[in-house]
Amino acid sequence: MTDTIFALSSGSPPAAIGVIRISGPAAAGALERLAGSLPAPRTTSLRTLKDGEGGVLDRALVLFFDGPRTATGEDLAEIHCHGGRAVVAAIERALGAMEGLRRADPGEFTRRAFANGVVDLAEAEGLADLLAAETELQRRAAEASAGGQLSRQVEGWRDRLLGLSAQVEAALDFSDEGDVEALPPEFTDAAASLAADWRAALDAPRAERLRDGIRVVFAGPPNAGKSSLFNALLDEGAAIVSEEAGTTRDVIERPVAFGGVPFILVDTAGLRESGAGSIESIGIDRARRELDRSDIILWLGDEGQGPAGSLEISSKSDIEGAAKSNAAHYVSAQTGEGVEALIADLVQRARQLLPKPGLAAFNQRQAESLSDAHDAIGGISADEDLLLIGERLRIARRSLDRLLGRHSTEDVLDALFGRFCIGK
Ligand SMILES: Nc1nc2c(ncn2[C@@H]2O[C@H](COP(=O)(O)OP(=O)(O)OP(=O)(O)O)[C@@H](O)[C@H]2O)c(=O)[nH]1
Ligand SMILES: [K+]
Ligand SMILES: [Mg+2]
Repeated sequence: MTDTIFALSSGSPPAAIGVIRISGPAAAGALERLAGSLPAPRTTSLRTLKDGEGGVLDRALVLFFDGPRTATGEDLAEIHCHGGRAVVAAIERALGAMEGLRRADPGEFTRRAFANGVVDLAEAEGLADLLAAETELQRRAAEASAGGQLSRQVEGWRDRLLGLSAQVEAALDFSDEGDVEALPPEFTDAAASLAADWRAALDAPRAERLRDGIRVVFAGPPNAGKSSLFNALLDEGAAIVSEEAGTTRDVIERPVAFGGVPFILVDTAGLRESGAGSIESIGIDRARRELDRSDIILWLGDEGQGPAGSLEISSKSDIEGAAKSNAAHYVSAQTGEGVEALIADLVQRARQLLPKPGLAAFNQRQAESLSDAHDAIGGISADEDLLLIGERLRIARRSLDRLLGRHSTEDVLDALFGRFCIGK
C-alpha cells in the first residue's frame, strides 16, 4: 500500500495563506478527521479543523479531489489555512500523527504524477524549469515544455515512425510470400524527412542555455575600463574601479536580465604579457579561461587584437580622441553614452543563441535520446535488409520513448525530482 504524503505547498510561512496538500489512499480519511466530515469532491468548503483531542487548529477552506483525475493521479486533499508558522506547524503535526501519513520528499507530488501517467518526463522537466524561471524568456520556454508542447511534438514523430514500421512489416509479409517487394521510394523520403526534422531540433539551442544565461565576458588590457562598464551595465558598484592597472584580479560574475533575457556578466583581469604580479597572473589565466567559456566577448582593447568574433567596444568615449574607427559601440561608463545601445545589441545577439520564444527547447538529456534516434534512422536506404530497417526503426522508437520517460531509470528520476522543492 502506498504511503500518503503531505506537505506545505505554498511559500514558507509566515504568509497570508498556507496551502497544505495531502496525496494518497489515506487523504480522504485524513481530511475527514481534521474537518469533521469529507466535503463534496471538487468544491470548496469552510471548516473548523480540529486535532485528535478536539482542540481547534484553524478555520480553513478545504478541498477534496477524488483520484485518479487529479494532479497526482491519487486522491488529493488541499487545506487552505492561515499561513502563520504555528498554524501550519499544528496542522502538519496533526497530520503526522495519523497512521499511514508522512511528510513528502522534495518533488514527491510531481513524482507521483509522473508514476501515475499524469505528466510525462518532459513535462515534469518543464515544470521544474517553470518553478526555477526568473526571467520572462525562461518562463515562456518552460511553459511550452510543462504544457506538453514538446511532448506532443515527440508523439507526432513517434507516430511517423510507427507509420514507417508498418510499411516495413507489410513489405516483410510480401517477401514471405516469395515476392521481392522493395520499399516504395516514399519510404526513404519519409525517413529522410524525419531525420532532417531531428537534425534541425538537435541543431537548435538547448533549453539549458536559457536556464544558465548568456555569458558576456568583458576583456581587454588593464585600465581599458572593463570594470567601469561592467558596473554601468549592472547599475551597481560590484567591481572595484581604479586608475591602477591590474585592479581586477579575480573573475567577478553577476546574473542580470535585460529585456527578459538572462545574462551572466563576467568581469576579468586585464590581459597583459608582462609586468603582472603573481596574483594578477593567476587572474589573467582565469580571464583566458573565461574567454573560452563565453557566449559573447566585449573587447575593450586595441582594434583587431581581441579574440575572434568578439564585439569591439570603444570605451571612455567621453575622452577626446578615445574613439576607435571600427568599434561596434562607443560607450562611456562615466556619462552613460552608448550603454543603452550596447544592452539592446546584447539582447538581440542573445536571442540568436537562445531557444526561440514560445517554442519548446530540448534539454541535454532529451537531446541525447533524440540523437540516438537520429543515428538509428540516419542513412536508411531502400535496398537495405528489411529486418535491419525494422530494427533501426525500433531503436529510434525506443529512444523517443526514453525521451518521454517511458523507460527511465531511477537515477534519472532522482536527479530530476530532487530539483523540486518540498510540496511540489
Ligand atoms: N573618463 C572616463 N574614464 C573612465 C571610464 N571608464 C573607466 N574610466 C577610468 O579608467 C580607469 C580604469 O578603469 P577600470 O574600470 O578599473 O578599468 P579595468 O579595465 O577594469 O582595469 P583592470 O581591472 O585594472 O584591468 C579608472 O580610473 C576609471 O575611472 C569612462 O567611461 N570615462
Ligand atoms: K584599473
Ligand atoms: Mg577591472
